[in-house]
Amino acid sequence: MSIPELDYTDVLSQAAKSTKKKLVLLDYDGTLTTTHKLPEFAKPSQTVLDHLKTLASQPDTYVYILSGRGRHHLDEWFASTGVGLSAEHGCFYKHPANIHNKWYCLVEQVDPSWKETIRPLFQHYTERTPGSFIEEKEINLTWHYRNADPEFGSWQATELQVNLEKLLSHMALSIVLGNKTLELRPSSIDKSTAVRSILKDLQLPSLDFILCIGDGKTDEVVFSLLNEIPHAITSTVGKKQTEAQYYIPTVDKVNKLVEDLGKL
Ligand SMILES: O=P(O)(O)OC[C@H]1O[C@H](O[C@H]2O[C@H](CO)[C@@H](O)[C@H](O)[C@H]2O)[C@H](O)[C@@H](O)[C@@H]1O
Repeated sequence: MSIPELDYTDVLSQAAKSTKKKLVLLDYDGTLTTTHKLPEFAKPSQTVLDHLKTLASQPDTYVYILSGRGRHHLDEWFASTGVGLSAEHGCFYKHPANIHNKWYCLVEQVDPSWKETIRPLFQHYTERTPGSFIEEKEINLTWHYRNADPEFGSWQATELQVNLEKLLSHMALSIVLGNKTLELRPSSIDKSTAVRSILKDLQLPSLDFILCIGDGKTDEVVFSLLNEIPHAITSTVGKKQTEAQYYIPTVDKVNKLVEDLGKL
């Protein structure tokens, strides 16, 4: 089923009418920035940072970046903006700087020993797939194959997934198939876990404007959660099969909306 394009005028008018708190939840890669060959190349531009900072400094406005990236990475890039952050697909979150500059960990039992079992398998596939590499985060482990031969990379990812499924039958881990990545994270956590905590901490009844934009599979659980809230607006980036109510055609248009919301 095709979904309509997000009507900016309508979003801006709903935000302008808000008399309570406004919540803006934004994915990072593929939403505020286009895709790059390596994760560190996708650094936000000063313009993107300025727009986020301006929006986050509006009264009663709470802006969060919900990312699969590690928290140290997000801290380094977004500290100047004051926005709230969620790292590693919901494993960690922190509120905007003007509330409480402290990270919360939502993974109850972090037993890092699983990485010792999985790492050799990731290394094996890295060695036989030229251009691929492993990104090791505090909790999650990601195998990147964007820079491998496209056909061979996808084939290897499928094979790795099959081998992981056999290994994971007795482990509380889930495979996340991302944008040219295969990632392992604790099964009990996804981005909606962090959003539930944020909604609880901000007190959902005191919010009368909620906007969530994301482009990937890991954002879909957040759309499903927020679609239960009557006034929440959910949008993916680019036309695709999605739980979101709307789509925004491009990353540039997402950034323009962030800029315009900051001017209200
Ligand atoms: O939840 P997100 O903010 O969308 O983060 C998802 C993953 O983003 C990064 O990988 C993706 O972007 C890279 C840079 O453009 C690209 O090279 C890679 O192929 C993409 O999958 C990040 O490196 C991962 O840790 C995140 O999980």
